[in-house]
Amino acid sequence: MWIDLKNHATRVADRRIEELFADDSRAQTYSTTALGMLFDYSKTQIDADVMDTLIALAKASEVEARRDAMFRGDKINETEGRAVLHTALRNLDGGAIEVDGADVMPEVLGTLDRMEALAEEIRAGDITDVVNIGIGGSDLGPVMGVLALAPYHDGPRCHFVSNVDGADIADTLRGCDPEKTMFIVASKTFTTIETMTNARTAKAWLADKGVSEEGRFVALSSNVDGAGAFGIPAERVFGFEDWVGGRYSMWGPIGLSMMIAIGGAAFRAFLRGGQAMDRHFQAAELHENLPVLLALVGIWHNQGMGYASRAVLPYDNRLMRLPAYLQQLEMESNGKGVAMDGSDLAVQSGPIVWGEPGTNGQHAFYQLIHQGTAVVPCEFLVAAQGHEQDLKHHHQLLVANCFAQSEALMRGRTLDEARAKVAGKFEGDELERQARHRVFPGNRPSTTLIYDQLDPEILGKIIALYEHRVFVEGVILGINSYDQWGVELGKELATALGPVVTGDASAADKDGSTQQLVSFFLRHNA
Ligand SMILES: O=P(O)(O)OC[C@H]1O[C@H](O)[C@H](O)[C@@H](O)[C@@H]1O
Repeated sequence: MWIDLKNHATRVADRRIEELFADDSRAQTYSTTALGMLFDYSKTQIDADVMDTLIALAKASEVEARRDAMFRGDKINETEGRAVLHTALRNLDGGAIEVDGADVMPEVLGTLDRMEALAEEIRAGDITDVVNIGIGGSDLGPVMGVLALAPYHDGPRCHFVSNVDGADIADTLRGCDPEKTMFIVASKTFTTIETMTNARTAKAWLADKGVSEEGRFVALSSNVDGAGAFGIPAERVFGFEDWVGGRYSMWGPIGLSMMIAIGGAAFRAFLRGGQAMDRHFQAAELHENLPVLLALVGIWHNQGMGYASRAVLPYDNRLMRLPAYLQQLEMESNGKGVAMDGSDLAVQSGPIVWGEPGTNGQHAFYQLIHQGTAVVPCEFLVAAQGHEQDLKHHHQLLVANCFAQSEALMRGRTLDEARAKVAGKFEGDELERQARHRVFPGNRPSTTLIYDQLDPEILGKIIALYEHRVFVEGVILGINSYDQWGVELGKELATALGPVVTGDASAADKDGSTQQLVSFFLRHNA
């Protein structure tokens, strides 16, 4: 079937996307509306035959059976022998979900209640600044979510320290009052070197300012003993199980900073949005199923057409960190060259994901998207409504720009049109030369996800949509989306280099380049 997809790519190579709109019903056929959002993928080369092949691929890889196995709590993370149940964290009114014969829901809902009690206590108290110390999945979700929901933010200020670069925590703490600051140490394993280093620095900062650390630390972790050893009492530890992957964890304790920012009710609305997407994913037919469609469009562009990257372009400034969040979610999940059974992957692994909010990106890298030689499929996101009622004209301009970009990418500008643009300014060969620089090849694919307004519930739907998209893509590619062995080697080598950069061990066994870097560092590091 992969060969069929490649054959379709060859078949459509010389076709113009805009010509497909000769079919009046194209926009409706190649779009789906569900849960208050419209996903339009009609500005792509996908036609009925391509769709048939994509759906056949999904069926052949048993997406539906794998999906049901995930929701049921089967151990589909086969390399780590774990269930994959981040969906249980948003199963607000759902029934029992069993792992190894025990219902996990009482614990999940109990932890949520405890989180809410603490969040409301903090929101009502004297704390002005909350610093979440975590990295990767223990950082990117709440960072993205707190920014996204700024209009709902009525709790203390939230800061996020992730980098082991001392600049991060130093710059953050500079603006904080030690008497009114609390720290959330967010780490699933409670062993991550960056987080542990920053957490110890936070402790030292309080001690240095003469403030007791009592009541100032909360831990979010599946390693309750590790948190205890760090000095955080069990009643201030919010645990979660190994069936919640780090990059899928913002729905549970890792979302505490977000809950403190927006309050328990708004956080539950976020969970409800995620749960609504779960139900849609479980019930909708494949060709009307939003996560399935997003995955299939991605597979068409990456494994079918051979486009190596995908730009995520939110025309929603508060989704500023969504591309960074998706980089971890997608690339750590599906950036793998080995299939579940240990064989080499038969096709290209998941794409490079990157992006920035519009309209800013337009004034930066869109040049390449429009005229560069590599085709970059673009994924636009935009809200029908902004929150700034007094600034409606801003929102109208924002939306006009978003729609204009997908139109421009598809239509392009021919040489004749470019000549007409410069006629009168230049003549002869110079006119020709100048015109060529103003040609846009067009025929560049994009999709648009438009939703009502970026409120907590819609954010929940969008994030769950992307999670399930990753799952479907992983199943079709034959990947285990839930491990991340590819991050280990660098960690091991960094540990080994620790004593080398302190001058306590020799770099003699290292390659010439590493030796040279160490030597420069030691000479310049006073
Ligand atoms: O939450 P932690 O255990 O501290 O892990 C933080 C992050 O580090 C790891 O290296 C993984 O690549 C991420 O998936 C994880 O989210």
